[in-house]
Amino acid sequence: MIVSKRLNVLAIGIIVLLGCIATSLTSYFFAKQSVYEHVSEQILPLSSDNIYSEIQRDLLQPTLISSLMAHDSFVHDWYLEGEKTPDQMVNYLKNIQTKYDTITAFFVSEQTRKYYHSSGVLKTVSESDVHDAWYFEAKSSSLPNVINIDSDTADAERITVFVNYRVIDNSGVFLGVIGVGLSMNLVDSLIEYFDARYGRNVYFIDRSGEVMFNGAHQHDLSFRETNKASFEQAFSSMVTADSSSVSFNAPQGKTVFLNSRYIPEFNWYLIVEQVEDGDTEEVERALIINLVLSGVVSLCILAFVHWVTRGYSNKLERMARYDHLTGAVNRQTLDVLFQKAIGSSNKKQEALSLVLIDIDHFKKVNDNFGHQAGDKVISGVARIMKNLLHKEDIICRWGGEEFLFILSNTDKSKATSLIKTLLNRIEDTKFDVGESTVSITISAGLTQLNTDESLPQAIARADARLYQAKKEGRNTFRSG
Ligand SMILES: Nc1nc2c(ncn2[C@@H]2O[C@H](COP(=O)(O)OP(=O)(O)OP(=O)(O)O)[C@@H](O)[C@H]2O)c(=O)[nH]1
Repeated sequence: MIVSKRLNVLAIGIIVLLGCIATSLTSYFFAKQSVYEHVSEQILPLSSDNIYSEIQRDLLQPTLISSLMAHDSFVHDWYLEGEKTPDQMVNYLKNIQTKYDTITAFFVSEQTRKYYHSSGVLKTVSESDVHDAWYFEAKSSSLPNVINIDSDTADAERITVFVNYRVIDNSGVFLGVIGVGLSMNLVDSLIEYFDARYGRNVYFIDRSGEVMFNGAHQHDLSFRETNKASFEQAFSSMVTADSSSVSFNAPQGKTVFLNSRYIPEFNWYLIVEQVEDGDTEEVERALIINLVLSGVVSLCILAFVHWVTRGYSNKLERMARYDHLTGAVNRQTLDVLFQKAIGSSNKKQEALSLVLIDIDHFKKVNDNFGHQAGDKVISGVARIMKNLLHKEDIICRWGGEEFLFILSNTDKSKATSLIKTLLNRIEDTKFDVGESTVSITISAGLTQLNTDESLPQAIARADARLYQAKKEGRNTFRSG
């Protein structure tokens, strides 16, 4: 009984604990998911937007300068006069470079194919030289200008963004390509900033997926190298759109988030990459706190359930053992208590007496004063009995208005004097039954138990004596 009660409490505890763990884990996964969504749908695209708008801002001024140069009458006149004074063009380019603080200024003439630069005439461009492909691309372009990112002809180490502006005369004849070059410094400082501040890698890849620019300091992209296959697979899904976000699981339990944005001016993809390692630290901390709280809450619930069930089961046990009206034990319990009492009296070799008591003419009390008044009298009688008997003695409510005593360490003479006292007390008591009082008497039959005698045998003898007492006038007792 106790074991199954404990098992029930334990089962409730386990169910509550499992419920709490399930709730904690669910909220953990949702929180983690929302962190991931936040990274891939907001943070990375925002970084990408910042960099792209920086690129556009950076390109605006050089494009304007190149446009001015392409429409400058000096350039047109100088060209039409047959490029007689190369120094004039070199000086013009030098002035532009100084005035606008660009890193290069150039003009390539269509008629001579000469490459004029602020530092002099560098070379003659040729269709067969791959390094000069940009010129022919600009020449055949339908747009006024083409942006090209390349190493500088004047400084091969330096990555430069060239604004190649087509020079067209008034009658629409193509005269050559003019423009300025700018460094990727600002974009580079953004790449540095995102790396230092957020640990994000920012780099550019071309349409084939090859890394074209990853900052002046050539950021460490070894993680990309070691997970090449995954990156390539991610890239293949990214190039289908101008802008997209993907993520994949890399070894060591890391998640890689990638955002790509096509930069039409460069014909490159800008990639913002973040490897998750610690992003969800707070979520994980929250999970641990949740789990600890779940454990504490489960323990509290366990203790509460245990306390409540113990209270109820004690109450139920009491109800099963004791008579509600009088507080005396009931018939079912008597048997067990009797076995204990007789075992103890045999062991100690002490006398044990049994008394049967019945209230005289009790029916009249009910008839005259009502059933509730009868109840009050019965409980009043029981109270008097309890006050008179010892703690070790057993009082059992044997029937409606019948009681049975088992008096430990009590022989017939001691029992006789006790019953006499009881008879007198009952007779002298006026039981309060609301507006009036009731006086009653009781009759009793008592017997001393023989060793190894059964309860029914002893009861039968006491009952016979009670019957005799009733028959012989009531308010008395008989023993035998
Ligand atoms: N109020 C109340 N009455 C009870 C209860 N149990 C039994 N009785 C009543 O007690 C009365 C017992 O009546 P009887 O057995 O005829 O005997 P009596 O009137 O006491 O007369 P004698 O025993 O012959 O002296 C019956 O009327 C029962 O209804 C109880 O719990 N409460």
